[in-house]
Amino acid sequence: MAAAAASRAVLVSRPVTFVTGNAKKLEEVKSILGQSIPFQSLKLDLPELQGEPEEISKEKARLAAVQGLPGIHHLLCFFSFLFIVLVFLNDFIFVKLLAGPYIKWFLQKIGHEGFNNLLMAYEDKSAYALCAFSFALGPDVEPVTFLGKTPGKIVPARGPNDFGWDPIFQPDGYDQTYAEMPKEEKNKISHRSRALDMVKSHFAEAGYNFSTSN
Ligand SMILES: O=c1[nH]c(=O)c2ncn([C@@H]3O[C@H](COP(=O)(O)OP(=O)(O)OP(=O)(O)O)[C@@H](O)[C@H]3O)c2[nH]1
Ligand SMILES: [Mg+2]
Repeated sequence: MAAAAASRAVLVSRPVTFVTGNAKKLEEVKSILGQSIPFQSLKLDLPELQGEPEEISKEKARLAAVQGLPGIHHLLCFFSFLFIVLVFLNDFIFVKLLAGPYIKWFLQKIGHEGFNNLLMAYEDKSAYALCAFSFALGPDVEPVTFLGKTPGKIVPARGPNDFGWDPIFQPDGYDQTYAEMPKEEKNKISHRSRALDMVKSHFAEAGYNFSTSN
C-alpha cells in the first residue's frame, strides 16, 4: 500500500495560489486548511463571467492559469455565492430566483434589509450557500471544480456585520445566523469548509506532496 501511494506521489515545489481579493474569505480558508495544503494568496482582478457557478469558477481558474503568473504554476481560484432557491411544491420546480453569482452586487445595491424585503412576498425563504473552488494545475490542464453547499434560510439580519451576507443566512438545524456563530462553528459546517474537504481529499488522492520553502 505504502509503495503504491509513494509511486503515485507528485512532488510539488510551490505553494498553491488562492486567487481572491476578499480578506474574509482568506481568513476562513486559512483557518480551515491550517497546515494541510501550503498556499499563498493573490489578489487578481479577473472577470467573473455569467453562467452557472461551476462554469464561472472554472473559467476564472483557467484565466488565472493562462495569464501565466511568473513562478506560479498551481492555482486555486476561490469563489463563493449565495443562491436563493424557492421551492414551488405544486410543480416541483426549483427556481433560482435571485442573486446567485451576483450576490455581491445585490448586497451593494439593496443591503440586508432590501434582500429581506424582496422575499417578503414568499413564505418559503429557503436558500443555500454555495462555494465553488476550481483548481488549475497549469494553463493546459482543465481545471477541476469542487462545490460545497450548506442549506438554510434567509432571515432579518442578526449578528456582526463584517462579512457579506453572513447576518442574513441561518443554516438549517441552527438558531444562529452565520454571523452570530463562533467562527470555528461556522467553519465546521460552512459551504466553504465542505468544498475545502473535497479539495483536501482530491489533493490526498492525487498524491500531491508539498515540499515548499515558504
Ligand atoms: O456573509 C458571507 N459569508 C460567506 O461565507 C461569504 N463568501 C462570500 N461572500 C460574499 O459573497 C460575494 C461573493 O462574491 P465573490 O465570490 O466574487 O467575492 P469577492 O469578489 O469579494 O472576492 P474574489 O472574487 O476576489 O474572491 C461577496 O460579496 C463576498 O463578500 C460571503 N458572505
Ligand atoms: Mg469576485
